[in-house]
Amino acid sequence: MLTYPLSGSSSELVLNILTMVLNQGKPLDRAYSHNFSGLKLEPTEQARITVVAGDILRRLNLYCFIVDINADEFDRMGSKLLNGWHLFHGLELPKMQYSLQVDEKALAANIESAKQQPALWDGCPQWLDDLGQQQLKDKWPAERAALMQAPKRFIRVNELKCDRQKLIEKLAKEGVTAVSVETVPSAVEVTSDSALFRTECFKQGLFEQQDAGSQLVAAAVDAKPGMRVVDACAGAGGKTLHIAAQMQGKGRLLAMDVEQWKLDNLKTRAKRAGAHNVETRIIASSKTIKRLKLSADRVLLDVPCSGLGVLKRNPDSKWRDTAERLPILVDLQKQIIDSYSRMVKVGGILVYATCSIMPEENRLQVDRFLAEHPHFSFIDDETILSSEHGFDGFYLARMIRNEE
Ligand SMILES: C[S@@+](CC[C@H](N)C(=O)[O-])C[C@H]1O[C@@H](n2cnc3c(N)ncnc32)[C@H](O)[C@@H]1O
Repeated sequence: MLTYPLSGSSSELVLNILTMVLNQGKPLDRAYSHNFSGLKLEPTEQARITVVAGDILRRLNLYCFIVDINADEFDRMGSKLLNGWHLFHGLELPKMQYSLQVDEKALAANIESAKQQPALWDGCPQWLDDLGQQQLKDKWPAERAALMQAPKRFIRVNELKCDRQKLIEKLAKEGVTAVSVETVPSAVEVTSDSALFRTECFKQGLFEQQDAGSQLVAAAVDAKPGMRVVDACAGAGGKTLHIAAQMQGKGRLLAMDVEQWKLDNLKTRAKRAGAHNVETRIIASSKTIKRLKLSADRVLLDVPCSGLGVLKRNPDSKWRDTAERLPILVDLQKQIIDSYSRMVKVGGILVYATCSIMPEENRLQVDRFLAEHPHFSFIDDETILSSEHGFDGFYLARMIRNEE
């Protein structure tokens, strides 16, 4: 957390970012890029702003409670919340030009009351607490507490161009401090606030920003050089590029999605990474999938999901209509696995993955699929919990096709 208060101008930026997210419904990453673009901020100051905005979003209901405001009046009352945030963390008040003051006695009493309400203390809305308890049972309290922590900064070494130790040494020469992650062979944790994307290492494609948990998912695909691999929900290619490195540039890696702009982004990233065996293809209709029937050694389905495993990084999802969208997402996941599994050849492996930790989107979805598709059998699965690894939360399951 901070050791001294935000400046007046940084406070204004935090308020603008949070107003965009909470009152205009913009995703947090877009609110950051909109507010930071064109500004010549020091990387450390930018990091301080993201620390404050991220922490407020991770525990929004707590901070609203202690200063007695509603989240939907943030655009008018945000300065009061930001003052309350500073007092809560034992900091002096920031010097904002116009700001609403906090009654410090009432604040202290509200903090004592909040300490008696564990879900509120962990910044967890009621719907999420109910869902977590129902789905994760005794694992939920620790997970709820882990999900309000700030995310660590992880990158993945691009093994097409570099090895992990060399990358750490090269980053050090550019003023970036980083350490290997013991349990994930490709992962590096960045421990300084440096502007990673301005480094020569990034421009040369020596690494990609990718959570260590996400790296475990791509590693489970276990793609080998020369294979035919399909990444059917590839997005902008976080996992595609990791799979390309496993394949050492040999074989065919088809990255598909329903959004062309994401695939365009992926192409740019693949070029920088030197991943020359990646081909992109838009999914225009079910025919795109049918044409690839029984063709792939590996199919990765990193399906659209609630994102409830990655709330540290995307805390805005807590304050959106995620609960209402959940049944729609579960149905889409069912459609995708039922249809896209056709691409796996006999003896090939299907990897189903989400960035959710809720069994409804994970093991229950897989069990249903296996019951209805007896020509696949279960190999293994893993739920990566933030409370156990410190990474973002993910789920992955591996299944093998035994016959047509
Ligand atoms: C969890 S994200 C994928 C993230 C990506 N694999 C990565 O590692 O960066 C899910 C992706 O599924 C895509 N998607 C949504 N509906 C789809 C569908 N019916 N078929 C294929 N992809 C779909 C979304 O556009 C999104 O990019």
